Amino acid sequence: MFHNRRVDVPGALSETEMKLDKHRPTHTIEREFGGTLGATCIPVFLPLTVLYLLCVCRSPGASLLQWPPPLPPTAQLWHPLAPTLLLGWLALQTFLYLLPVGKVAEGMVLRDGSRLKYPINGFHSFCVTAVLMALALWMGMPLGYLFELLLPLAVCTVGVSFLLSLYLYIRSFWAPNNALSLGGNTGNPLYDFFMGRELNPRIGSFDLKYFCELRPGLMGWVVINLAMLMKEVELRGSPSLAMLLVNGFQMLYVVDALWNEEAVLTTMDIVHDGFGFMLAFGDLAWVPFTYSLQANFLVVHPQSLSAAGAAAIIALNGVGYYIFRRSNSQKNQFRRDPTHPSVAGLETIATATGKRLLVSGWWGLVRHPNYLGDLLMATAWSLPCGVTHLVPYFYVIYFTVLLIHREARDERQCRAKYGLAWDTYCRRVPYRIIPYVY
Ligand SMILES: NC(=O)C1=CN([C@@H]2O[C@H](COP(=O)(O)OP(=O)(O)OC[C@H]3O[C@@H](n4cnc5c(N)ncnc54)[C@H](OP(=O)(O)O)[C@@H]3O)[C@@H](O)[C@H]2O)C=CC1
Ligand SMILES: CC(C)=CCC[C@@H](C)[C@H]1CC=C2C3=C(CC[C@@]21C)[C@@]1(C)CC[C@H](O)C(C)(C)[C@@H]1CC3
Repeated sequence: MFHNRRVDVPGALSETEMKLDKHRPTHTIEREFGGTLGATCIPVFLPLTVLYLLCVCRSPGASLLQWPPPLPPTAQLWHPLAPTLLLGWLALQTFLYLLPVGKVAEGMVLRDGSRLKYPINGFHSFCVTAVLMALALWMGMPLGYLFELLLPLAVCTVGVSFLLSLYLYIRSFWAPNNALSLGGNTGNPLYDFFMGRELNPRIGSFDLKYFCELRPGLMGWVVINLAMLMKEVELRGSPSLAMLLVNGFQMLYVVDALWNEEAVLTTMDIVHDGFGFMLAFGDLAWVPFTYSLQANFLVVHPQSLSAAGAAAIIALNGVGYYIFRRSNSQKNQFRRDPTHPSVAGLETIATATGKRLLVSGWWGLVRHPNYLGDLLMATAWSLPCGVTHLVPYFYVIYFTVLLIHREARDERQCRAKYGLAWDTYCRRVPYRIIPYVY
């Protein structure tokens, strides 16, 4: 159903270059994320961080500096229901992904000049999942029990991420050179396992990276949040305002991502990064279990929130969302069709690749206006949890580090792609994320 199409696009390789590229060894020299040492330590350290955060967040003190750390007895790490629920969830999302509903979009032009096709039915999948959840709740499914199952579920998800990454690493040796990513092919097995050798691994038309990026983990995050809300209802009779805000804000973020699913095809993860442990674990385990920490925290540490406080937090989330959505849509529209009336009037600079860079509108304010909006939202998601504990702010801290690092990676890639034109852009728009600050 989803086949590639060759198009003539500036920057794509010519027929002869393509033939050469197919056989050229694609060994990467540059290493990111601390090189081999980082790639060896991160797959050990991050899964342990997920389990540690889940334990800290529901411990009475909820302190990140607690010593000894609140480690659970090993029996609490396993429950026979956990693998069944996880596999059932993955099977449901796979089934919904494969349903022939919604439109089919083309991804960015690949090195060989082809474009892959992707189903745009994430929002449909979300709606069907929501109806199924509502039915299950109506029939008396004890969703709040997920609170008890969270640790074993996280353990199983980490296991699945490792297995998936191993499968991706092994199968990449059968992939042609022009299907390999430019970042994860150093020849060092640990580094390549971490970064991902293949750019767009597919089983038939089923795109593994695209599926994982937006579906099981992102929707799983919403389900976990809802389960925390149900647990609160079980414990206290009704959901708190703080819990409703956290659920509402984060659900808006996920629904927005699915509604604008096509835009994900232009992100660094899909266009540039290989599919290895970093993204497999990030998408499947890190996102649902650490992004839901605020709701998890509120179950054990209820917070009272004044109407004025809630209004201020809603306003902050609204401003953040507005900046995030408008700037992402502006760039996406410009990249898809620069002649579209909504972007045609914007000032741009030409680059040697034939692509232009926006220097007015949102992208003339700072070089990453979308990161600014995202960070404002992140703050609004933590504030309902009060200011007495650090653990609900884990997301804000991690996300700031991730975005600063991501900005630096993107900057390097853009300088390599656009050369002098990028330097001109940086002079015209000197601030990266926060106007006049950074
Ligand atoms: N919640 C989460 O955990 C995470 C959320 N995000 C969010 O995902 C979204 C996407 O982020 P990300 O993929 O990092 O990067 P961006 O969407 O910011 O994309 C960067 C790319 O945009 C293009 N670009 C940069 N400047 C310009 C310009 N002036 N004019 C036109 N094109 C330009 C370049 O690609 P090219 O020129 O090749 O088109 C560049 O490589 C963001 O909103 C971010 O906040 C990201 C990571 C994690
Ligand atoms: C610590 C660790 C292993 C990090 C891996 C990073 C990933 C968790 C993130 C990399 C880029 C992401 C994006 C989203 C979620 C987090 C990851 C996978 C995203 C899907 C969230 C929703 C947004 O609207 C988005 C679609 C723009 C976004 C894309 C990038």
